[in-house]
Amino acid sequence: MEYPEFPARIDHTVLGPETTSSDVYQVLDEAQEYGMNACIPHCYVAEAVEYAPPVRLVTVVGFPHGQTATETKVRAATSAVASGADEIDVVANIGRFKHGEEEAVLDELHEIVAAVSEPVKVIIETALLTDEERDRLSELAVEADADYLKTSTGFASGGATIPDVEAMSEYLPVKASGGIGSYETALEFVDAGAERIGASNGEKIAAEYRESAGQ
Ligand SMILES: O=C[C@H](O)COP(=O)(O)O
Repeated sequence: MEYPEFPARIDHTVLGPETTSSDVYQVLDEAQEYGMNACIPHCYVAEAVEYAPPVRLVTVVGFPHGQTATETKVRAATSAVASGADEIDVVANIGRFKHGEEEAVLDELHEIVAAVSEPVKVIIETALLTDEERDRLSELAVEADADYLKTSTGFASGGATIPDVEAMSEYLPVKASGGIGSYETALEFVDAGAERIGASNGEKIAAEYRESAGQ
């Protein structure tokens, strides 16, 4: 299937612990060139707004393990939005979820969603979940009024899979992420139901899309 403006689905990402402002400026340049969004560390959001005002900015909260305290996640989300973030990707507390503390997980997600008016994507780290856990955590994200589900941080043992995206897209719009390295693969995930793609290889994906579209 053809998807016009495919690059607008891509959150071109740089999130490693060694990320510098130069790395962020390069991602912003590439995002602006191809019409992608940029997913960058929280500390660089304000600089990014100054450097590339047109680029839609995504940042992460509780990343990559999801085990910062709830009040810290809430404060980080509100702070990131105040600095200029347009979307928040928050990692759910997977440890609490696996321990059966569903009310705590739900309350935390709901508090974060309620604290900002910008879209919130809940990262559930599918590589760490059974299919049943994936579906139940997706349900909790729906109950928390989240806007999207996101498969992976890119920092776990595995990333997005087609069956995960197909299942998760029954609950909420999905951002597929983690190990997506080509337009061909990104297209497979969009065909499977993903609304968005998160990738460190965003520029490569967007360039391959342009080539395939004869642009
Ligand atoms: O969306 C965020 C992920 O970190 C991207 O994963 P990746 O680095 O495997 O492309």
